[in-house]
Parts: sequence; structure tokens; C-alpha cells
Amino acid sequence: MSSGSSLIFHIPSSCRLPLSPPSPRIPFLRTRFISLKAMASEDGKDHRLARISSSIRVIPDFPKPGIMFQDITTLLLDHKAFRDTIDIFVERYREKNISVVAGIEARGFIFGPPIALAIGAKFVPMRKPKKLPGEVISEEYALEYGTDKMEMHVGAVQPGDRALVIDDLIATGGTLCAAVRLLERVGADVVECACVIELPELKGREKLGHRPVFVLVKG
Ligand SMILES: O=P(O)(O)OC[C@H]1O[C@H](OP(=O)(O)OP(=O)(O)O)[C@H](O)[C@@H]1O
Ligand SMILES: Nc1ncnc2[nH]cnc12
Repeated sequence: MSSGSSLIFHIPSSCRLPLSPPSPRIPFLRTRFISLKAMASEDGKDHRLARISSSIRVIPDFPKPGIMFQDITTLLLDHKAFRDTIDIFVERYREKNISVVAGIEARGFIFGPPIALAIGAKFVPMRKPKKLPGEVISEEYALEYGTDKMEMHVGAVQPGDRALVIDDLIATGGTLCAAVRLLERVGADVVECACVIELPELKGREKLGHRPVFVLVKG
């Protein structure tokens, strides 16, 4: 399933980016970088993706053996890569009549609010259990490493709202699915799910069914 996805092609592994940190001022990161495959945009000319891709650090065996952890905190250290990331999402969604950006805790709280402000939508946090003070609805879901529950305030999203779901990464797709279920339970129309990174081997996209998923880079 790839409806609505703007993924066009993988840059071949022979063209992968040099392994380098975003700034020489943080040399301690140098040996930890493993590049992701950058994706081209629809016209094949979005050179911003290469910098975004190379700014993401991969840490093996975190939080447990066998997990290659995609660390977006290094993307945040590179203000150009961070700005480009937000800009790409804003360019894609500003004309799509989105009324709510739903950001998934925790890393969806980094990317969601600047997108919501730029496109003129409300921001709704999708939180871990027992964090929201008001009345909530909740959904349980399975993770690549464990299980969790997601909650949203009742009344934050209205029937007919046009929703964009934002997170840093789609792995098994369980997290995005839970967010979509919460939004659809209250009558919202989920226009698209958007992430910085996709781990395609985990086939999370399939779990989302017909809902489009847009990502910038593949791990
Ligand atoms: O596609 P999935 O297999 O569901 O996994 C993706 C989710 O896993 C990570 O969050 P995590 O649950 O580690 O929570 P955190 O951001 O609060 O650390 C990531 O930020 C996504 O939300
Ligand atoms: N490999 C991974 N890196 C970062 N976040 C994740 N969430 C689930 N799998 C992940």
C-alpha cells in the first residue's frame, strides 16, 4: 500500500552519503553516524533530503539488543536540517485544508507544533497514559519493543476535523494506527500520516491500510 505517498525512489546504496556529523563542533558523534537512504521528492530535485538523512544518527542495540535506534536528536542539532524538515512538511500540507495536527508523544511533539503553526491548524497532543488532565479516550497498541497506550483529550478533535498525524518514525505502524483509531473514533478525517523516517522492513505502512503515509527518509 502506498496511496498518497510521495516516495519516489531510493538513492542506491553506492550513492549513500558520507558519514559525518552535522557540525565539527560535536566530534563525539562522528563514529556513530550511519547514513540512511535519502528519498527524492516528486520532481526528483529536493536536495534538502540528503542533509536531513545524514543528520540522523543510528545507535545500534538501543534500547535493547537488535534495535538500530534512529536518533533524531542529532537532526535537531543541525538547524538547517531541522528547518528543512519542517519546511518540507509545511509545503506539502499548507494547501490541504488541515484543521488539526495530531502529534504523537514524545518525538511528534518536536515536529508537530511548528507545522501546525505554519499551516494554521490546531495542535493536539496524543499522549502516553495518565499524562493528560482532562477526560480522555485511549487506545492500546504494540510496539517494535513492547506495548503501550495512547490517550487524547475528549473534545480536542471534532467530527469533520481534517487531521494530519505527525511522528518522527514509523516502524511496525502500531503507534500511528492507534493515533488514527483515536482520531477516527471521534469523527475526524485522517488526511495523511507523516514521519521523518520509515523502517520499511517492518511493513508499518501495511497496517495503516488505505491511509496515506508520507516519509522523508528510509532507514
Ligand atoms: O511504528 P511503531 O512500531 O509503533 O514505532 C514507532 C514509535 O516508536 C517510537 O516511540 P516510542 O514508543 O519509543 O516512544 P517515545 O517517543 O516516547 O520514546 C517512535 O517515536 C514512534 O512513536
Ligand atoms: N528503530 C527505532 N528507532 C527509533 N525509534 C523507534 N521506534 C521504534 N523503532 C525505532
